[in-house]
Amino acid sequence: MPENDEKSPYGDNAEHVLVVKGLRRTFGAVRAVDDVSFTLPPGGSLGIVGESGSGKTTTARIVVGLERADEGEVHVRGRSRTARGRGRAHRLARAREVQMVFQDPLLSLDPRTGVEAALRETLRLHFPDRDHGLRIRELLDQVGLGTRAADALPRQLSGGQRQRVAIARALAVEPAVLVLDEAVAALDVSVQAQILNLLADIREQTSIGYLFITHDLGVVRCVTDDVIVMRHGAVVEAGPTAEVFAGPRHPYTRLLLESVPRPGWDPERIAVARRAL
Ligand SMILES: Nc1ncnc2c1ncn2[C@@H]1O[C@H](COP(=O)(O)OP(=O)(O)OP(=O)(O)O)[C@@H](O)[C@H]1O
Repeated sequence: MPENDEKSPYGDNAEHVLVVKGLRRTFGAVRAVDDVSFTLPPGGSLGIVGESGSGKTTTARIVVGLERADEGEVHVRGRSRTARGRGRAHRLARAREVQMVFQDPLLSLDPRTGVEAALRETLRLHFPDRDHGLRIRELLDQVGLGTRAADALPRQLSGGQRQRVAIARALAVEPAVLVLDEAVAALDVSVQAQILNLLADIREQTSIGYLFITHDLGVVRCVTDDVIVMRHGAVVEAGPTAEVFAGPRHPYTRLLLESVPRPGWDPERIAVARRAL
């Protein structure tokens, strides 16, 4: 473990894989993230919902380490991620803790690198001494990609297959937390369902915690245990997904739920209903 990491106030055997406390981030006059706190147990799944600009992505980027917080703490497996890293080993160790899957895997996958080669590259970087052949087969199997896909370049794969590759690459480093930022938003509904089922299977097999960033309440209902609702950077409601959906307490949550057409939200209806808030 990196020696310059502070000990977490939550202890070594932290009950949660992820603890986020009091995050704040402003961009000029915009309070993108305003005192956001939440926890994620091992194998748990937390949805962060809110309309565009509510601060979901900035929160996720802070958790991953792509964005810095002005204030607040992020702890993974009981260790602080707030301390700035010294050196390559520290950066790699931090990267292994939290992995992110984006909406468009074409942007995160190297267009010139085949599936197997991409996985091998990641494994070599993080686990130089291991047998990569065996692990690559395991990973392809885990995400339901056949050996035929192993040599394919990203553009030769379907959107769903590409997302499977992105998930396999994230799993390769054995993260504690997987952040999925609108990870199924660009897929057809039937392919969305396949990927969500795959993620549910992986969650059953591992203790990875999921952080689902999405504007799609249908996705949240399907794949999360808990949900937080964000508005203007702040958390307006939080709780078990089933309870929040069955009996939303905050008017904004009620509004969002009432505005749900299938399968996502209708921004126009939200805008009309917001004016009534
Ligand atoms: N790098 C940045 N510079 C300036 N403003 C930013 C930056 N990143 C985010 N913001 C602003 O912070 C607020 C929150 O943005 P954020 O992307 O986190 O929201 P979001 O809920 O993820 O929205 P979306 O669903 O559209 O991605 C917005 O007002 C956005 O314009």
